[in-house]
Amino acid sequence: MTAILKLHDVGKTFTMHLQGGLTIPVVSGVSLEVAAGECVVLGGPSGAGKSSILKMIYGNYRTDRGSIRVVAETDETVDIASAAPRKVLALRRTTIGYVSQFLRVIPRVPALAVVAEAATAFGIEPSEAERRARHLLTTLNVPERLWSLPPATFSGGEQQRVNIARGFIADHPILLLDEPTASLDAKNRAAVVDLIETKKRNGTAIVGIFHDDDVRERVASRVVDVTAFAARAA
Ligand SMILES: Nc1ncnc2c1ncn2[C@@H]1O[C@H](COP(=O)(O)OP(=O)(O)OP(=O)(O)O)[C@@H](O)[C@H]1O
Repeated sequence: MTAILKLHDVGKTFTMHLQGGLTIPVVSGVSLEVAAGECVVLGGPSGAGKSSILKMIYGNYRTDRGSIRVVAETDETVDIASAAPRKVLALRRTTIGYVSQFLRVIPRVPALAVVAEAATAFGIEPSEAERRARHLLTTLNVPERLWSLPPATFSGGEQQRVNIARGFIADHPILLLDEPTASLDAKNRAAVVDLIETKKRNGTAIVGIFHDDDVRERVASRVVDVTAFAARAA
């Protein structure tokens, strides 16, 4: 299988400008490949650098060294580590989806529209986007009485399920999952596992962080231990 995401010799050090330029080396020499239909799970203890790697792939954190090559929808290969911000934004629209741990709540927008908007932004017709949003909210057990309300007052778990529906509604070839099941009960964790399995069957390349051992075992094609890439202070 051809990799659609390829990290080569990636390194990251944070520089704390307000702390006299203190440097915090996080990872170095990160090399990994993810093919269509694979779910690569990043493992390792808290602080090892798992989220930082995901954020570099999404272009949220600047990469200090190495390359992060993505085969875009147009079949061109883009190196996120060196791409212009405009290019990174285009890739997020067409190629890379991201589910963070928390929903960024938009005031006054109802849950159904919050979810459907992620599909229309991807280019899906509004009627199909609404159909998918209804289906996902049902699958994730978000009660229909909540769909017309803005998620600001929802419980943590309800907000997270709206967030997951938003992240899974489009058909990005690459999906990044940062602890999507952290605040969910067993029934909803199982629903998310099913959604991940469907994405894998449809050929999505997934990189995820899961603290729940059971979820990790069920979805992982491979686990990559991030401690192998621990960076040392210079
Ligand atoms: N924006 C930032 N500025 C400074 N340091 C940061 C920043 N983001 C992360 N770090 C540091 O980088 C290290 C790795 O953090 P990261 O969140 O990537 O770890 P993690 O393996 O995902 O941890 P956890 O499992 O607890 O979420 C930590 O020491 C953290 O303090």
